[in-house]
Amino acid sequence: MKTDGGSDAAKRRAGERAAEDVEDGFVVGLGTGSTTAHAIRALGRAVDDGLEIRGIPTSFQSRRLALEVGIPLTDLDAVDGVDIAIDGADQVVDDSDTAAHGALIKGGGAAHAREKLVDSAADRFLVVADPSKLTERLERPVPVEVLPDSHTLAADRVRELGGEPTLRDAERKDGPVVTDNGNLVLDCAFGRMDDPDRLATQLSAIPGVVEHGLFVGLADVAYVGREDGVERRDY
Ligand SMILES: O=C[C@H](O)[C@H](O)[C@H](O)COP(=O)(O)O
Repeated sequence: MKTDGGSDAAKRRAGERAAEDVEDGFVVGLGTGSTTAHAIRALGRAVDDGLEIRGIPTSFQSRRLALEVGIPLTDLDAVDGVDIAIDGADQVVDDSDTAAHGALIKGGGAAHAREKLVDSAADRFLVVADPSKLTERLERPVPVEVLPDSHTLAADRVRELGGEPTLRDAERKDGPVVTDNGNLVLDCAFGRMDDPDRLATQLSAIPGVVEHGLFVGLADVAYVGREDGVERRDY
């Protein structure tokens, strides 16, 4: 369920711009995905140059990359707070006439449960994206992480809410994707979402749902990489 499109140059500009907001002494939430990976690499270079930070990874993948580039790591239990989080998105509402402006769909890489923990703990949550992620209304399927035992029941409840759930299949493994937390993912198509906040509340209320990929009212800033620069949105 990864999004494609969006040039790597645009992703790199967004990621590197967000990394510039990280200051000495910061605890930094390290999101997951191809756009955030550019921010993590930029932070690794800054650490090489003397920047002192501690990172909190949001997935196996971001932890591995952070270790590779030399960012010292910690976890949520070991810090008083998170100064800043940098994370990507699969869709970003870009319409200041709607209350959903800045709402996100995340979880294309099935990392949204830990991402929501870390991103919501941060004083500032910076979204990094390329223009292909911007949309007037969210409409991609919403990733919903569920306990394995609950996936049939949870799928029924999603249908009652008007969604069409699909158990996410693994690639190069028979059977479903298993998240870093040992759970399964239902990709739930609701079509165009005019009220993602309401849907977020309804999905959270389903027994067995660990976390869903609707991030409403969490982002503070989006850096959108273009071919020739970076646009900033403040929410
Ligand atoms: O689970 C994955 C995350 O939510 C990613 O941040 C999201 O899928 C965006 O990834 P990318 O920057 O690779 O498009």
